[in-house]
Amino acid sequence: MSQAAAIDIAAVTKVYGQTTAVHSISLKIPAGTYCCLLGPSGCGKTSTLRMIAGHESVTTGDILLGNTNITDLAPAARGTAMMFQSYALFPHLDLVENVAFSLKMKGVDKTLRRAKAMEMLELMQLQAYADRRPAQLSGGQQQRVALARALITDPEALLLDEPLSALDPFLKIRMRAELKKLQTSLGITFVHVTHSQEEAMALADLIVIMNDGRIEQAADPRTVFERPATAFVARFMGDHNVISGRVTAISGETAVISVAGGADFAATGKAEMGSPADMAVRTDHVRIGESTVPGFGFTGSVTNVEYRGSTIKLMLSGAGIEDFTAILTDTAFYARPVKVGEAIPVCWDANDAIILGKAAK
Ligand SMILES: Nc1ncnc2c1ncn2[C@@H]1O[C@H](COP(=O)(O)OP(=O)(O)OP(=O)(O)O)[C@@H](O)[C@H]1O
Repeated sequence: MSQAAAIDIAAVTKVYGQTTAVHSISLKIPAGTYCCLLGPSGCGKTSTLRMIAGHESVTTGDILLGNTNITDLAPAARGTAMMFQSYALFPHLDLVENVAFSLKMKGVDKTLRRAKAMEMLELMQLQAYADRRPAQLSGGQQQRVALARALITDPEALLLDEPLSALDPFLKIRMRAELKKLQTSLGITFVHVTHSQEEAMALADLIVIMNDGRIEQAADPRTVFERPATAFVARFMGDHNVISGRVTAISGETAVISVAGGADFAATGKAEMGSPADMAVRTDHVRIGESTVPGFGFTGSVTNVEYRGSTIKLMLSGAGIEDFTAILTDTAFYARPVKVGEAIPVCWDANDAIILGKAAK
């Protein structure tokens, strides 16, 4: 097996005709990291992955794998391997031949390449299916063949383009756990493209959130969840209320953000007097029914109540905020049930209100 290698993306831009898909991004992925590139459709995550793989040229900038500049190397010469969303298996070849394919292309002797393919099929617990064709396998098994085929070249980094998207919801969760186990046991660097926040949170050591060809935040899942860097990240991850206003006072690390036609709220972080600013309040840290401290709550009108089993989602409006979400435990909600149309105080602790940074442009 190969050693893991770090990936260094240095000021990489990708232009297709009139479209700049990736705007001078820089990112260091340490060796042995499970990295997820996360973002909405069209944000540039697949282009970034394909540039690392060598399936797409880099317009400007450099990509390093370990100490080697791989920017202009052919895909097979890079030390990376790619697993495609559709698995791209050959329907007319059996599993051994599918898995051994890249070794055949490299001119590896038949006995040796079949032995190596069997070893990879064993790693994926598919040895019993060695002489089947892809169509005779389930979706999860096909995915494991695709993984075996990518790993047979002993890559230093495995690149996965939406590897779970073809699977049904149950299989998706099972294969997710298998991917994580595989990465941990191989110890190589994984870069996995996904548009699912949940998938990225479950798998990644490093989540890279992209928007419009730029990186909004690159951090571990807990930091992304607790300290979203920008309003885009807070909204995209979906666990925060984003309140927009203007900075009207600053005292030390705390600023007052005044919502147009609404209330004043206090939040911690970097602020510039007089400028527009966004702040975030975690939806699951909001409390209801307690008297509010000015700056850390408001009286809102309940616009929707959604039962979710262990939690209840309340939507409220008030103090110049249109859509404010409170996720309450069922215990907290049923201790004081509320109905649509009711006006109730909502509040949060001072350390749950953070000022969000501006997106890089
Ligand atoms: N071959 C191409 N030619 C022209 N434009 C392209 C090409 N590939 C991608 N783009 C454009 O580049 C931008 C980024 O695309 P990319 O596929 O990298 O995004 P993505 O985040 O992976 O999206 P998705 O989740 O939908 O796959 C988009 O605006 C897309 O339309």
